[in-house]
Amino acid sequence: MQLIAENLVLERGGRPVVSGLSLRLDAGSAIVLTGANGSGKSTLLRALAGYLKPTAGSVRVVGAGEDVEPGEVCHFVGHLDGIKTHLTAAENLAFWAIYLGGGDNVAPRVERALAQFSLDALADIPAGYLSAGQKRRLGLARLAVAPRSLWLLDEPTVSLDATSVEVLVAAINAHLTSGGLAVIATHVPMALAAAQSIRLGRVEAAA
Ligand SMILES: Nc1ncnc2c1ncn2[C@@H]1O[C@H](COP(=O)(O)OP(=O)(O)OP(=O)(O)O)[C@@H](O)[C@H]1O
Repeated sequence: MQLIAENLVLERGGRPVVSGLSLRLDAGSAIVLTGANGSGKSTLLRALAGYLKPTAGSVRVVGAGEDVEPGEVCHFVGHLDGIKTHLTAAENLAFWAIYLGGGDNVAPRVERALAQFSLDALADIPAGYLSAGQKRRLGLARLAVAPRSLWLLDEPTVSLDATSVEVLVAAINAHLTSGGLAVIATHVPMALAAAQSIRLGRVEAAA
């Protein structure tokens, strides 16, 4: 599968944020997005997921089947982690497992994700009681409950301790090794196996 964006122009609140950006991502590789606060990293990720309509240009996936949209093959893990605070960690993962990957073998998928992100001991605690880093791990654990080719991760290391960053990097590298794709916005260096880098800059509005 490939992710291809061509001549993207993205606006927020009527102002240009990304102007004329093109990228191509092949199976087994990643793009790391860097740039100052407000340079458009989250905006670009949202456009790649299909959550934000480009003012101009296009985003498409190739090789995933006819008429498949990026949103159908991606995991998007952003700042708003989508955690339901009244559900336990395990119940949150069970919801994502079904919503993102269908209803087969939900319990083992949830168990595997809990184990991978060291959440086993927290499985039955309402997610609202989890610490910031534990919530972030729970948000990231959705990557493990349903196989999806394209991971779009917005500052995924925020609130994580060093061990958890290592777990995340290992998960991303394993995903790439198995032919997955990832686009990751980050302010900190990550030891990724196969990554190109795109630095976003400020776009000046036309006078
Ligand atoms: N809904 C919105 N309405 C108006 N402006 C917005 C909206 N969302 C984002 N912006 C603006 O778009 C610009 C890009 O924001 P974006 O969140 O993509 O930046 P970023 O590079 O991800 O920043 P950070 O590193 O701080 O997370 C910012 O100037 C921001 O204020």
